[in-house]
Amino acid sequence: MSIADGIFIDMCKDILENGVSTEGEKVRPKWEDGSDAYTIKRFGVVNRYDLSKEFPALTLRRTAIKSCVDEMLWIWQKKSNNIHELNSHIWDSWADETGSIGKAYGYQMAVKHQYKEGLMDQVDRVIYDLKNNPYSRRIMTNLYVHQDLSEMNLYPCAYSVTFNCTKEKDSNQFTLNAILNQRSQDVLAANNWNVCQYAVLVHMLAQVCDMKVGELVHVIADAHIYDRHVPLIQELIQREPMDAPDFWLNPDIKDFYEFTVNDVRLDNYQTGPQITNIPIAV
Ligand SMILES: Nc1nc(=O)c2c([nH]1)NC[C@@H]1CN(c3ccc(C(=O)N[C@@H](CCC(=O)O)C(=O)O)cc3)CN21
Ligand SMILES: O=c1ccn([C@H]2C[C@H](O)[C@@H](COP(=O)(O)O)O2)c(=O)[nH]1
Repeated sequence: MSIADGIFIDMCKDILENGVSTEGEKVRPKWEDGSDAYTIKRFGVVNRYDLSKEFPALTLRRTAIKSCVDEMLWIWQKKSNNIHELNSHIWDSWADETGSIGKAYGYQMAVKHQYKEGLMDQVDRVIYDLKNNPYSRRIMTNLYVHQDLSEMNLYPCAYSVTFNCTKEKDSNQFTLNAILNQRSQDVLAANNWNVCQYAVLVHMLAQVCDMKVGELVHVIADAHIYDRHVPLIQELIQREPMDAPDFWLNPDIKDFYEFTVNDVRLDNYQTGPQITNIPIAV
């Protein structure tokens, strides 16, 4: 059984058993029919994934690895905020008539900042430090830019990553670890989606910086199950988990900007049946 399935099942049980409902309160998101989208929420969920042990894809149902990597590269590599450069339709509801989601996600990654070492964007700053200063405790990105929030169509949810390198005893290679900070998480639609995205990112950065992969720690401030997702989650966590898939990343790629979705694959990825047409609160 995959470890990621166990973590997911425990988190869902914890939210359902110990979480609190927002029913009847003032909430922002709405369902397609205009009614309020309430949640059962749990504050302060922390999940740890040891990427050296397995790739943390859920087997209870299939995570669309190509689409989620495509979105991660859209933000981290293309540094785009336009849905016309995204191959899925997951952001359509938040885009304007030009396809822009405003000054969110990729827009912030493309902004160049003046550092002592030169003019760089946040992604290049991370790669620079991993290669030149791996013991730095200052390697992090931040998309939650208050001065631009009024021009974002949705505030960033997975808003910050802190990278930290360790060296195991008797090893001459660094291990790359990361903490993903998330302020808000739609557990059914996007929990494993976000986990797989950042697991792939850690694998990619480790490969181009000649490091091993270590832990991904996912810190979630508000982990919630939407009211219309509760029966779907209840059924999902009754399923029998399977073994984790094998993760393949094209070993020939040594430049982060050369990765494409075709350089990532999950082999032997067995899963339970897909839950189709999950309603998304907007
Ligand atoms: N309520 C809500 N939940 C989210 O997860 C979410 C938002 N809003 N707003 C912005 C983005 C868009 N995200 C989304 C939106 C839809 C899916 C979704 O429909 N997922 C399907 C598969 C999609 C595919 O195969 O391409 C799924 O089965 O999980 C996932 C993430 C994550 N974010
Ligand atoms: O990567 C993502 C992006 C969005 N979400 C979810 C979390 C919430 O359910 C909504 C955003 O609503 P807010 O009211 O702004 O919190 O989108 C996610 O889980 N992962």
